[in-house]
Amino acid sequence: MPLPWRLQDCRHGSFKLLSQPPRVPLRYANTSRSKFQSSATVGRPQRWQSRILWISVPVAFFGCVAYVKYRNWEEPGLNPERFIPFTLVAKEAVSSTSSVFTLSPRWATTNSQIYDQAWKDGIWSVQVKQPQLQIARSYTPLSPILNSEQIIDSDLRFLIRRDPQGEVSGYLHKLPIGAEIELRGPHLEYAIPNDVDEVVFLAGGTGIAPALQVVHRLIVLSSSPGRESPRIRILWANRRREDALGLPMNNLDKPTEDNSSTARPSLPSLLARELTNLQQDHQGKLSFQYFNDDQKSFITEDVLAKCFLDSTRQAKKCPTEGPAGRKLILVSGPDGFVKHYAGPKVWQGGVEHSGPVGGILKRLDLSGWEVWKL
Ligand SMILES: Cc1cc2nc3c(=O)[nH]c(=O)nc-3n(C[C@H](O)[C@H](O)[C@H](O)COP(=O)(O)OP(=O)(O)OC[C@H]3O[C@@H](n4cnc5c(N)ncnc54)[C@H](O)[C@@H]3O)c2cc1C
Repeated sequence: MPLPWRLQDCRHGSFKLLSQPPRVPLRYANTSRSKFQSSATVGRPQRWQSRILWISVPVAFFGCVAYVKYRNWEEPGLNPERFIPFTLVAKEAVSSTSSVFTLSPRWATTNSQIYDQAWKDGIWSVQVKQPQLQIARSYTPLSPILNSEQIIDSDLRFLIRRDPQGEVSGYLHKLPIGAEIELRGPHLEYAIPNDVDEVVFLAGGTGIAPALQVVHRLIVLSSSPGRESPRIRILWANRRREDALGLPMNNLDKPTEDNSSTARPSLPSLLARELTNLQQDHQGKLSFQYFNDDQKSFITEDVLAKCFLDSTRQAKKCPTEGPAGRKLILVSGPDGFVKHYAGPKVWQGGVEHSGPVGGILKRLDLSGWEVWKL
């Protein structure tokens, strides 16, 4: 049946309605209609279906390959150049001002190779971003807990002190579990040499974290094959006794008016138990001494002189086999702490350097010892 009207192309690109279809001889019209009907209704759908199938299979395959590649590209591990998202999975208060933060990478990337290299290289840190202010601060990963099922090797732990006015530490302490925290690193702060015989580490407050990295690198991972583990003495000073994570004090411990139950955590923190275990596992190689301002116990010049005298006696009593290795004094803590014991760090070309030895260490006879300020 003929259509009542049809569209026909006009010269100026518009269309006009026609009341009659254009005249086509019936013979051709019938022939073309019958051809069109047969291919459109019977043959063409089948051909198109098989074509779609043949096209969609390889497209889906290459799409999957591209997706996997894209995911790998999008999920790099910890990176010194750009910030990578982690999730805050645990936060344990270890004193009224400090907590141990456990961060897990948000992407399922394994960072173990990056961490392994950083642990082998020496003392390292990462930067944490405060996204609202777009500023970053450095924090020192705590050494991994060995043989622990709680800690996954891709997690990082930090001991972070909340500075009352601090922009980043204050921000971090307010974050809830599950929050995103962006990290950039690792950044090598000090390359630990392989030929170390002895380390004296003066740590102030959270400066204990790099001290534990030294223990991990030189004793737990061992310095170098065939070389005896070095002796490490850590002298750890805190403002308050409670900052020492509930650890049992050494012979410098003295009773004070501030020995209230609130000033002393009732249970030692996980970190405190780790320190105790480390000391027990490496007796004779590793020792800790704790000092607290609020108990009037300080790392005095006399304490240091005695420490170095003990070291000389010990070295004479049990000399290490083979060529003598290095003797290191590492100082880490707030600027005032570092300055008091070893003199101030210096800025050169926009970078902070250890600088010449000053402070108490300069007054002691320390020939044969290298001093590094962190
Ligand atoms: C290599 C490295 C590793 C570190 N590792 C750790 C670690 O493991 N754990 C840890 O807790 N810390 C660590 N720190 C310290 C840490 O990076 C931060 O410096 C610390 O957390 C304070 O940062 P913040 O942003 O909270 O404080 P900021 O906002 O930087 O403030 C610091 C202090 O300066 C004062 N201040 C700020 N601006 C001014 C101003 N304009 N005038 C006067 N005073 C001002 C504030 O009141 C505050 O008391 C490390 C530092 C370095 C360099």
